[in-house]
Amino acid sequence: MKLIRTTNHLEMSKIAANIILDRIKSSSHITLGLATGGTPIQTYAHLAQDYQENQTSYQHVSTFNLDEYIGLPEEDPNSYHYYMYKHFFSKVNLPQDQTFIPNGLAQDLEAECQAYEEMIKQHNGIDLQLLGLGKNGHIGFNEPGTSFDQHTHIVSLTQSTIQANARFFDSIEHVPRHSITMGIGSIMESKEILLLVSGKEKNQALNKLIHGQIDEQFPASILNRHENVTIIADEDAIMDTNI
Ligand SMILES: O=P(O)(O)OC[C@H]1O[C@](O)(CO)[C@@H](O)[C@@H]1O
Repeated sequence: MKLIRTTNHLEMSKIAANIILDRIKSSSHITLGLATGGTPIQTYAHLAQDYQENQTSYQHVSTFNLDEYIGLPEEDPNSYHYYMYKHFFSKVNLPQDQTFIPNGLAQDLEAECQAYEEMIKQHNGIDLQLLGLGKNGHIGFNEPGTSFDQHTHIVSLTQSTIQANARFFDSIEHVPRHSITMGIGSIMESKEILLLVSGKEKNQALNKLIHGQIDEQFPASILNRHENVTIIADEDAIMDTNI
């Protein structure tokens, strides 16, 4: 894994956005895997700013989001549909029918998972996958203990993730308990992975990712087996680690 050290969150975000822009500009068609959470918000803001200044076209881009909560309608401000529209989709010329996010309100959630995975295959897989890192090592919503072979599936969120994400909701009781997520298997099939790690609370997770064993109890550890991963980490995340 390649590590890019940055002095702060803003620099991390600019570098990530520039890598994404480089891949978009150098492809005739590209499929991006997208993440939500607090970490990539500024990355999307830079992409939005670039669009305003340079009109970089997204007509040839398709996107697949990692995950969505089960039970939240698209218009709920905490749904990842809402998040993506707010931070990114409404800011660039990405055709709506080229954006894919799991439907957490599907009648048949198992069928939804299979259809999502099939759609990724029809797009020849993900070219560039953007990831954040959970404090417990989760990637997407793949919690500790998830099989490395899993593809898109339904998960019960751990208490640690529910607590971490409660900051976005009115109260912890409102955080959904389940989600649909691309699996570790789906993520590992991406051709290139960009992992963003920011903030002191990610110290231990980053240290474990770089120095720990590959272990299903720490989902992100599997990234050590992928041949094209770049970690972009800010100084707060690196501080107090042995990196
Ligand atoms: O960027 P954050 O908010 O720290 O979250 C880290 C990861 O956790 C998730 O929000 C899921 O809980 C992912 O979407 C994200 O990549």
